[in-house]
Amino acid sequence: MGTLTATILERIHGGLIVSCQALPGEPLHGADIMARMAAAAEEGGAVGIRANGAADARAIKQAVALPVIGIVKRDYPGSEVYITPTLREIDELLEAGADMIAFDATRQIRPEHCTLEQITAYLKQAGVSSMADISILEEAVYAESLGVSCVSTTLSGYTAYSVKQEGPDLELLQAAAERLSIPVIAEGRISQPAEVEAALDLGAYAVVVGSAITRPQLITERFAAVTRKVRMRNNGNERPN
Ligand SMILES: CC(=O)N[C@H](C=O)[C@@H](O)[C@H](O)[C@H](O)COP(=O)(O)O
Repeated sequence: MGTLTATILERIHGGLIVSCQALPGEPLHGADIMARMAAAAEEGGAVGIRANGAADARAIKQAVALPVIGIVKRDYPGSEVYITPTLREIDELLEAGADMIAFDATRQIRPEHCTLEQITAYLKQAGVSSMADISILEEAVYAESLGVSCVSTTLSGYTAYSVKQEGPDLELLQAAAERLSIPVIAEGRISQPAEVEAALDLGAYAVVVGSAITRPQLITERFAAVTRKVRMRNNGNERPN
């Protein structure tokens, strides 16, 4: 492991990484807004930021002193892989100065005939730290064998063959943490502080939280759903005079 990777891993160890992402069409989309979101996360005690797109990664790098884990989400026709799918997205993130690059490390078909092995070799050659986003244990084991810096449970529930559940996949996290020698990050559907604690207790090296902190439209929905439920309950209880 290079000293750069060791330093980044040391900085995020045991801490909270906040994923600051708003896609085109989301109310908070825009690099300037994501940079402010990242500054707020830093103020709140985050140890790292996960960001989507070169423009956001660049703006966030300027706004905070934290390591930035960059991804580029890009849809290619006919491919299920959308998180940093090809070498092109890696180049964009390298240019933006991302400290670590995360990518889909599943064995699904990638666009442009690109392979997972090419992606990991390219990252290694570039000397940049890497985070393999996995959905099942086998993918974590294979990613480790390809020499990635760490793995993250990001894609559990988002591939056709992984378990679908409402909360985080703590089982996968624990199994991967027990099996692998590299750091395993907990990511995906963590929405309560107690789940952060559970993940760390089960061996998570660090924990990524996104939507529950940085997607206010989804946070609002959770509260608004309660008001609808109560309204329905009260209406149901109303007796005709
Ligand atoms: C599956 C996928 O595309 N995950 C993306 C990966 O970067 C993001 O949309 C998530 O927000 C991130 O993983 C954090 O997860 P959550 O928002 O559930 O805390």
